[in-house]
Amino acid sequence: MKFSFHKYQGTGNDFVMVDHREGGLSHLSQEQIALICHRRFGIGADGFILIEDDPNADFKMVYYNSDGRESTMCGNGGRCSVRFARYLGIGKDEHITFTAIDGLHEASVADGIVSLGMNDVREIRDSNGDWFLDTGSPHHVCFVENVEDFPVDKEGRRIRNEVYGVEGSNVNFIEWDSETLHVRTYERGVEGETYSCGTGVTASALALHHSGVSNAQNIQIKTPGGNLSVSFTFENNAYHHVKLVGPAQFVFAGVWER
Ligand SMILES: N[C@H](CCC[C@H](N)C(=O)O)C(=O)O
Repeated sequence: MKFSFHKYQGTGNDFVMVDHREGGLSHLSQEQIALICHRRFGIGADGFILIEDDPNADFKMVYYNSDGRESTMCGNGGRCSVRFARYLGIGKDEHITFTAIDGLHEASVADGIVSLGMNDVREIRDSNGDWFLDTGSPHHVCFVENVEDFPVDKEGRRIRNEVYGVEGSNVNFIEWDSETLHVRTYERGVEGETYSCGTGVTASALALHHSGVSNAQNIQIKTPGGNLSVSFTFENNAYHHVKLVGPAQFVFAGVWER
């Protein structure tokens, strides 16, 4: 198997991306994708993304976690896909659309910063005293103190398995300092902490508002991989016009041959 790939990262959440408009890789097995994402024996990434043609949008994004399984919406992967699609000459900087597993997304890009429209969120429920919501992927959100010193891997894995079982959930640990929301995320399907998680910081920002800790509707977010912002409007007891905004950058290109 031989194909060209481009590596992108969005606030440290990194992806192997392939222009799959001509097809040819639909037969990839879970083991093959996991090997491509392996940090030592492969290219190394949190996820693998295929860019395909779509009759209803500028392109389609197919997302796989680094465990090799196709998964739900990836916010940072969506932001990186927009940068890669523009490199390929797809869409326009001021407006580009793609379909993902959770439906149609609109985006724009300026100076390397991608603004990505996320789906409405109509339900945030209590989960073991924390919050649970789906922003295109399932997210558990837990307020903690001193998030920088928090045992994210250990506690994230425990909650992911004990509360959510085989299906699992991503688990976010957050701390609000009255100006910035600090977020660290244990990611399902990576089965470890990633430098940032787009659907995770989106879930964290909405949970911050839902909890009443802050009534801001444009939240500045700090993750180990960099800074993002999430804005939204809260109307009729639901979150609308949800936007995930942050940098997404090309890292390197290469050829995979096995
Ligand atoms: N690991 C997530 C999908 C990727 C989410 C994350 N990389 C993002 O930026 O949203 C899941 O299986 O639910």
